[in-house]
Amino acid sequence: MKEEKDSRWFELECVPKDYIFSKEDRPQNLDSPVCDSIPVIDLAISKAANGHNQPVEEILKASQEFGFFQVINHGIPEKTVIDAMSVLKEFFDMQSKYTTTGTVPHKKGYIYTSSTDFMKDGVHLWRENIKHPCHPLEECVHLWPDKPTRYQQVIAAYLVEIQKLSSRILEMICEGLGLKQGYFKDTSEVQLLSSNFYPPCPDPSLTLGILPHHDPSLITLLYQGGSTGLQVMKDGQWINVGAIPDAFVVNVGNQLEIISNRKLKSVKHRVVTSTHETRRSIATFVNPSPDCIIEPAKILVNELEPSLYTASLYKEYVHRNNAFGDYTTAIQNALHFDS
Ligand SMILES: O=C(O)CCC(=O)C(=O)O
Ligand SMILES: [Fe+2]
Repeated sequence: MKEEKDSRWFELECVPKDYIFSKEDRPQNLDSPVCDSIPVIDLAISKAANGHNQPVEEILKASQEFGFFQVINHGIPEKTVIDAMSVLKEFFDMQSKYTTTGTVPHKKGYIYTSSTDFMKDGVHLWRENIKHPCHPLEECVHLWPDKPTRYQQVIAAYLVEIQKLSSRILEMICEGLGLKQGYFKDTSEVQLLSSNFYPPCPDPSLTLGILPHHDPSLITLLYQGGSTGLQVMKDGQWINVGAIPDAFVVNVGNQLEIISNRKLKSVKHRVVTSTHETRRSIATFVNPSPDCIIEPAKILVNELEPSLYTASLYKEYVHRNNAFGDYTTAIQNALHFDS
């Protein structure tokens, strides 16, 4: 049968066989409402009566209990975020329409993967993704997509704001853990952007948008534009992360779990699909530079609480754990492909 030229891979009435996960890996209980108890923290709240910055305690508590929280009144201008979401939407629309899967060359400076490019144990995820390094910004920006034409300018402006917000959050975490100011400066320099497009799916009980995973970052800042689908493991159950249009979702990555000597938790999460909703997200991984030594902070280690991890260079950690999947080496080498 001749394939319709303009139809996209997800415009289907049934889920194709190679998108169907095995019974054990499929999302369970999608129909039963799973409560969202992930804390929502207002960053505009001023000093509490005891002189301690109120959000510091909330951020610490959320990072200990859930490894996840959402922030509102975060100070990032709405327009910066809306522009970034819309330019990424245009980017994904262009890919779906005009490229054939599997033939997109790995451009210098970014990796686009359509749903058919990625396979885990023979099964595709219900998503498309673009990833690119963002540090140093001036050196990376020209290697990002140049279509849409405003992509580079809009995403650079977004990342400048994300950098400020992540520094602010890390300073609060620093204070909360009792570390000296600026402790995370060296471990939070390298940003990696990863944006996802999850189209509606005819049967979400069979598919996944992202497999359960931990983030290999220090922290991750995620904008999900008020859409649902992100789930976090809590006490052996998947719970939904609520849809709050103007919030950023923040999660503790593996490196912060190590530095905090597991006082803060890097928690497993995944994305499920929906029959009616399109999910778009922008994750920014805030990462150490490759030669940073990652180990528990000295002041958090004592006789009662011995070090739970041995020191390791971040790049060694990344290689050992194949932290960015098939693209681990490329991402570590800042995506300098020869072709
Ligand atoms: O798209 C999402 O919301 C999830 C992204 C995520 O977990 C990741 O990129 O590590
Ligand atoms: Fe993640």
